[in-house]
Amino acid sequence: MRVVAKFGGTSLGSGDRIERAADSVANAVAAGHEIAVVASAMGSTTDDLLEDITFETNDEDRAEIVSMGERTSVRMLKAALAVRDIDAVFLEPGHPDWPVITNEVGEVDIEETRRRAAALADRLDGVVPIVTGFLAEDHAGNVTTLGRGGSDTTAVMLGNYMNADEVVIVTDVEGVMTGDPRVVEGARNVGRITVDELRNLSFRGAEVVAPSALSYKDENLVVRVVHYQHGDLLRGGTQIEGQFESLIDMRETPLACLTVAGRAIRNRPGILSELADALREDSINIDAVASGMDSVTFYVDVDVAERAEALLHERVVSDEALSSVSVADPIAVIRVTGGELPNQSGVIQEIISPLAESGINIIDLITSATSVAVFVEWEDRESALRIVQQRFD
Ligand SMILES: Nc1ncnc2c1ncn2[C@@H]1O[C@H](COP(=O)(O)OP(=O)(O)O)[C@@H](O)[C@H]1O
Ligand SMILES: N[C@@H](CC(=O)OP(=O)(O)O)C(=O)O
Repeated sequence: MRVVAKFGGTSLGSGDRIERAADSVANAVAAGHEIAVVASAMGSTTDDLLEDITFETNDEDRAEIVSMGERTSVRMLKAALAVRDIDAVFLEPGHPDWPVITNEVGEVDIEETRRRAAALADRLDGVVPIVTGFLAEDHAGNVTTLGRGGSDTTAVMLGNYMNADEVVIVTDVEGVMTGDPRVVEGARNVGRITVDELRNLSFRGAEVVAPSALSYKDENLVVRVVHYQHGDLLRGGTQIEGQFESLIDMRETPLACLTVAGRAIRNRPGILSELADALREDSINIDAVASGMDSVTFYVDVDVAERAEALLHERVVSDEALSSVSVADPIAVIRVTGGELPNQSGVIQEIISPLAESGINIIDLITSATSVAVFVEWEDRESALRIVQQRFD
């Protein structure tokens, strides 16, 4: 069997755990399986590195710094496998055989990654590649990342493109549990779960598998979550079933909508950036922006709404062309991305018509090349989510 085994930060959190990880890989190799390993940064290394970047950096430097977590892990695992007589090589961005490539907009270059992953699969005979999870390389050879939790994505993506039989996500829980065992008492392994169910859980905070990873799962690829203590990569845990079709993401926490009205908005260059700049001064993240003829609307986290309102108000009173700022909350946003979304004519209509038929008021609709974001009242979020999900079932 061909297996991609991903060791999460928790399963590589100490020397002992690295030894266990190496033992489990060595056992699987001894049993005659072809194994490729994906390694995360040890323990909380990524968080620690990010926390220590207290100074201004550009994206390239940031990615280089943060990459050191995974780069260390693959060296650790390679050394631990070498003493077990396993022929292993580590792959990191910059290596000639490196597989994961991102494009100009930071997304996975599927065609190139698929090609490189297939080449990697062809070299599996007798050698265990240990790939840095989470990291990628752009066309110019710079290090990029796949976003937090990105090692799961590396693993499921490579599993798919390397034509593996199984992807095993090794972590510090028995599998996908009935609740977060760090929070609830008596959580137990669900045994089997569909991609769609898990997608909902992972969007709402179950970190056990990163939601972006699930988009790479196809019907034939077995994905399993197992505890690092088992020692046996190929049994137990939770099996994730089914196939990813499209990605529907509901933001976990409510948004506030701040609308600035003013005659100048339609014809004064730079007004949007002036207003956004006011929010940036206080590091307020803008989740989305919608602009009209006489108004512009910013969506920000509800927790920072008061601060945002005060900052925008300062601009309103100092600028004659702006008349007023108003706030509405709480607001939910449902985003549909991925799949064949951009290629389907009429898809927006198909998303919003059933919402209107159910009496759900759409506060805003923001579309981009690859996504549709529907903003609704917070209390309508569950029914709106169900309705949007039905479209993609
Ligand atoms: N429903 C759930 N089932 C299992 N684990 C969960 C669930 N919800 C949240 N978790 C948390 O996910 C954690 C595993 O994810 P993470 O810390 O990212 O692991 P890793 O470092 O192995 O990637 C568990 O320790 C657990 O606290
Ligand atoms: N180390 C990266 C990638 C990752 O997936 O980590 P983990 O497997 O520990 O969730 C992060 O912390 O985001």
